[in-house]
Amino acid sequence: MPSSQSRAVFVLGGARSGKSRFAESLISDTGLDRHYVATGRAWDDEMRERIAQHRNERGDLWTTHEEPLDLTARLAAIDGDGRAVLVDCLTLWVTNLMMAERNVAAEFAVLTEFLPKAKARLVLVSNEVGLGIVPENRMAREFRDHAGRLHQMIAATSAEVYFIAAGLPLKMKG
Ligand SMILES: Nc1nc2c(ncn2[C@@H]2O[C@H](COP(=O)(O)OP(=O)(O)OP(=O)(O)O)[C@@H](O)[C@H]2O)c(=O)[nH]1
Repeated sequence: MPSSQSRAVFVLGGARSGKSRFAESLISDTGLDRHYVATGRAWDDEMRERIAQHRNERGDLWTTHEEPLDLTARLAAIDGDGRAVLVDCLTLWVTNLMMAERNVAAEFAVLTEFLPKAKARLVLVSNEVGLGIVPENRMAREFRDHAGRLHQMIAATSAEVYFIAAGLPLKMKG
């Protein structure tokens, strides 16, 4: 295995495509100790409700970690043999990095370099946001471009890549 290759699984899809459910099933199937890293924040009542529902559906076999910004440091802290870690989702992390005016390219490089070193089984979820028309707003265009670059980096290092549409997984790599 080349040193830039990891054992990570990358799950990409649109909003409400069923990507989180698919990713959760990949983790559950490993039989390993389950960890869920949420990059999302409860910014309004609707999101609070959705988060509560997700927690309820996951049940108590999962340990939840909320990490909007320092994703790689958190993954390194959780890392270990016998663990499976789901990151949901990378696009929210990109949004949080941009809002915090972090060096997005540097953060992407740090995450990509960590993946091949991870001992835990990692499943990374992200939203495919590049299929629509070019956004009018400059920040939205920057966000779309950052997400596209990050997705290419993660896909290149991942052992398996899936695209989810209408609840159905299409295997693109591995
Ligand atoms: N802060 C926090 N966020 C969570 C938790 N559980 C889930 N989330 C967030 O909820 C988001 C996913 O929820 P949805 O917006 O309902 O799902 P979706 O990604 O649009 O839809 P699917 O493609 O069907 O998964 C993830 O990006 C998580 O960050 C949690 O326990 N805490």
